[in-house]
Amino acid sequence: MWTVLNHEQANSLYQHCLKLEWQQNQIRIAGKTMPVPRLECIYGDAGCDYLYSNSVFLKPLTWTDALDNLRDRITALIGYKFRIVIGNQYRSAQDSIGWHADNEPSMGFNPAIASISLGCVRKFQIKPKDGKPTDFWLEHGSLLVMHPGCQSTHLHQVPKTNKVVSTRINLTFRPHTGGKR
Ligand SMILES: O=C(O)CCC(=O)C(=O)O
Ligand SMILES: [Fe+2]
Repeated sequence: MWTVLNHEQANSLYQHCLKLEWQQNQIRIAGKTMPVPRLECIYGDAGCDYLYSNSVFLKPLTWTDALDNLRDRITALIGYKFRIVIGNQYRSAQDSIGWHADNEPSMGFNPAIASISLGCVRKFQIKPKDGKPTDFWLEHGSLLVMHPGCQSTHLHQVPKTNKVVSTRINLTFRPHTGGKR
């Protein structure tokens, strides 16, 4: 994990991201429908629809200039190419994402995922499927890269917290087997 945006760049990207088209999606788990515990948005190349947990369908909106430029910048830094970005907005300490791997077939085999964090610092945990978690504190303007293979061996989460927190926005840049580019 490293800082790729200076404070000013991170602030202006955060302000941009607050204005994205955030949605409150519903997820079906064990036959029950409930609100996803965070807001989500998706931008990407045409045709790169995304379905996760067999229940949440995300249809990408056209890239904003800021998100498209950030995609190019990350690719220049780490070499991986991306076709979609999924935004998560954690409004409060109760917003979270549970243990999971990002292994939807639409991303192809062994995806590389690049994750930019903005706003309030939250704890991100990663663990081998049968091992102990390692904690990372994802700071404003930081980039975390999950390299190919990570999603088949490890799980990750952003747990709910008892700390007082304000809004955090996370952007995960992902590959996709459909669409153009
Ligand atoms: O918010 C984060 O740092 C992680 C988000 C995540 O794991 C996901 O969107 O799949
Ligand atoms: Fe994830």
